[in-house]
Amino acid sequence: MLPPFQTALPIIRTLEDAGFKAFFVGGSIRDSLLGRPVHDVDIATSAKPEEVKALFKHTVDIGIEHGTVLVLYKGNQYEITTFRTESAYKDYRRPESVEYVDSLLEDLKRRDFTMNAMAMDKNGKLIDPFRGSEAIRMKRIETVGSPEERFREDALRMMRAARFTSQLGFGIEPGTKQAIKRHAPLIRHIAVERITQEFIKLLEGEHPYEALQLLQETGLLGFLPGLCDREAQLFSVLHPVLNELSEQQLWVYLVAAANPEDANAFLRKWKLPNEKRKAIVRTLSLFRMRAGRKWDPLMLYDAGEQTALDAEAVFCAFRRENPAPRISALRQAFQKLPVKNRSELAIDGKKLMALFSKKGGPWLKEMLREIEKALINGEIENQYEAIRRWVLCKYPQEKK
Ligand SMILES: Nc1ccn([C@@H]2O[C@H](COP(=O)(O)OP(=O)(O)OP(=O)(O)O)[C@@H](O)[C@H]2O)c(=O)n1
Ligand SMILES: [Mg+2]
Repeated sequence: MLPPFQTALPIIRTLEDAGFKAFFVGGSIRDSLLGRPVHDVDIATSAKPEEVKALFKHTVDIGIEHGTVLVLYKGNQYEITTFRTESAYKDYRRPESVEYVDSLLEDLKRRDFTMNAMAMDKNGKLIDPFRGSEAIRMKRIETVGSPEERFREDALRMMRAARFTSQLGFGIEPGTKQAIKRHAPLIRHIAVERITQEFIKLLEGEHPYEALQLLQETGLLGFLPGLCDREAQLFSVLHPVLNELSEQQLWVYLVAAANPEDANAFLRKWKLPNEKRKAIVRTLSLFRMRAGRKWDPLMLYDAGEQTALDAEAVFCAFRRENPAPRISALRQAFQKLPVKNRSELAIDGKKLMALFSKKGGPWLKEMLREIEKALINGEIENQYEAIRRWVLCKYPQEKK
């Protein structure tokens, strides 16, 4: 048994000693079989939330209406969820309240995919009634029982299927894929924040191209925020080089591919944090500039290294080119710049004001910009004296 489970064993024991059943469940079992790092170790139990709370000193009600209590134990957090079914589901999303059951099997039955419907007891014995471990061996995403039922219970599971495709590099079982095709419109019932959360995980995964292709083929892509009428355009540009892009670069790529009238409005529909949205829009505008012409030193300087590299990676993706050679060339070009940003200038606003005995104002901004340009173009060296002589010569009229 892996250390994260061992650390949590006393919780299982406490529940069992009180006469309840308790098992490790969910993603941690899947990830341990896959040899992937195990994060949250979740526990399922026959104890009701109130009974769980009575047994542990430090608990937090994080989802008591779904039967989940968070237990804080030895510096870790564990979600402990009462065995439940999903029979009360309506509106294609997780219900307000749930129906508790007494058996682990009933609980596993209502879970999304067979690889996520396994449990492990305190002795490390795997309980795998739906052959999740075989699905893992076959690298296959398949629902537990009827895919229709599973997706009607919670339409977000369709996005989860795509997210796991990207994270795990698994294929999707044909019946499950067909069901996503039929049920894709149900995703509209799901809160955007939850969709975005899955989508970000998808973009961060190792196989975003395969996952985006799945979204495209099933039509789910067309129901995602802002993409309703643009799906067809995206189709023509998806390519395996997308697997080389970072999450941030993929956002830029997607916005460029969807080509909405207003990139900000498009990204707002996804409810992305403002900072993230701004960074994407900035890189997008660089990408568009780059699509029109080659990098020149000033453009590179103005972009900053990371934004330039991001824009270049997206540029390569649109050309269906491996980005590595262009990226390394661009890195070198950036290293060759005599200054990398304004803070490296051998002169600053204060010194210029002293030199010209003038208060700050638009003139200062313009002058700094001209100095930057002259430095980047190699007209002057980045030394105070050289710059001083240059500005005095260029702006004699500014001197009082
Ligand atoms: N829409 C959902 C969400 C979750 N689950 C079940 O609840 C478990 C825990 O959910 P969650 O932590 O959200 O996902 P994980 O599968 O654990 O993936 P991750 O590694 O990202 O946490 C899942 O394994 C699955 O059994 C489900 O059936 N349907
Ligand atoms: Mg989890």
